[in-house]
Amino acid sequence: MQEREVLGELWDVIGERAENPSAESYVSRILTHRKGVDKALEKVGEEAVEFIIAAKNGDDARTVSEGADLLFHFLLALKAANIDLADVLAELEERRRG
Ligand SMILES: N=c1c2ncn([C@@H]3O[C@H](COP(=O)(O)OP(=O)(O)OP(=O)(O)O)[C@@H](O)[C@H]3O)c2ncn1[C@@H]1O[C@H](COP(=O)(O)O)[C@@H](O)[C@H]1O
Repeated sequence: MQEREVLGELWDVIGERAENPSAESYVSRILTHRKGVDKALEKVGEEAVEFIIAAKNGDDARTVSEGADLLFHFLLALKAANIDLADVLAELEERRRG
């Protein structure tokens, strides 16, 4: 699967969980947390630190794994903050075009 498809599919699943929360869903648990958006933001912070440590240690497998955790929780934080992934991607595209 292409990178953009993976991101798009995951973003769609996060959107579905936001619309139809369920107790078994990790995404739902974060998005309906009593701390509100702060919970997703905390997770981004934690995962960013874990990613930095893995990369600094030159542990490639762990860097990939922590990178995935970071990207996933970044998407959750965007959703929790009511920001559309498309707007972030459009901003990057605008910068790329210069
Ligand atoms: N990509 C992920 C993904 N990556 C990580 N995680 C979860 O994120 C959590 C990571 O938290 P930590 O590493 O900090 O471990 P933890 O101590 O259990 O976390 P906390 O107790 O602090 O919440 C774990 O519970 C993982 O299961 C994910 N959970 C879900 N997804 C995707 O989201 C989709 C929907 O998931 P559900 O909402 O659970 O159906 C799944 O099909 C996946 O594609």
